[in-house]
Amino acid sequence: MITFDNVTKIYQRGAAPALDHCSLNIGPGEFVFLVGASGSGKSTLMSLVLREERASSGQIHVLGQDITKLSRWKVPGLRRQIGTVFQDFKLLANKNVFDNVAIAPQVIGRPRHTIALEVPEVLETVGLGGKEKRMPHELSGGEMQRVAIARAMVNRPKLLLADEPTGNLDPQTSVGIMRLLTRINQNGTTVVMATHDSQIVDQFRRRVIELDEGRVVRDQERGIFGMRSE
Ligand SMILES: Nc1ncnc2c1ncn2[C@@H]1O[C@H](COP(=O)(O)OP(=O)(O)OP(=O)(O)O)[C@@H](O)[C@H]1O
Repeated sequence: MITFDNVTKIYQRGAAPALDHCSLNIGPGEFVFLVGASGSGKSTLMSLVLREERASSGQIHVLGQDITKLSRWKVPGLRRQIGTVFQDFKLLANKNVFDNVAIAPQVIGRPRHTIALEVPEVLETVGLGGKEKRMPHELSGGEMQRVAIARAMVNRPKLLLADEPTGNLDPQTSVGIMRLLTRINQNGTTVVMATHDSQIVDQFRRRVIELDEGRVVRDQERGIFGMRSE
């Protein structure tokens, strides 16, 4: 699903690499927590998977394609197969819940009648049934994140990247969001989640990949957040 082979990313000449000879392999159906101090390279890794950034050296395979060689016109096709969820939700403030989710299938040209069926279905799945007409400012943080997850899910991506999805949420709401991501994963979507949330990582016990200064320093099945408490 994702393979990094000796990947280095240097943003500016002379600066320390954001990723430094990084190798990892994430298979289909896995749920992976990506942890590490601020600046360790987690967001860079995700940007490379989405081809928002290009590797300085090394090879990256995503969904069976060598994306280091992927021509520019094929990048939108790659991104359409990947759902993304961020800490700041990234909802469109002037669009209601339905329209915020409907954007994803609209972009890939799904017919309007299919969208009219699929969007309420996915909103039901994330626990927002009946809230289609609400505007983002009428939602709680947890509800906003559910809208963002619904938008990420609606095209049934094989891969979901979540960058600090619980970063702005209280612990109880975070657990609700995690249950949702777990359910999405159980339905076959590979989930990679970058997080600083030690409670969540320790509670959900999944594979943990830890980065430090751009290098993979730990890769552990059913891991915990930090090495300290081992
Ligand atoms: N667009 C950019 N231009 C230059 N340097 C960058 C850029 N993006 C990230 N960096 C640098 O690359 C390194 C890794 O940053 P990155 O954002 O990947 O870390 P992170 O682990 O996601 O951090 P955080 O947990 O704070 O989000 C840092 O030193 C950062 O300053």
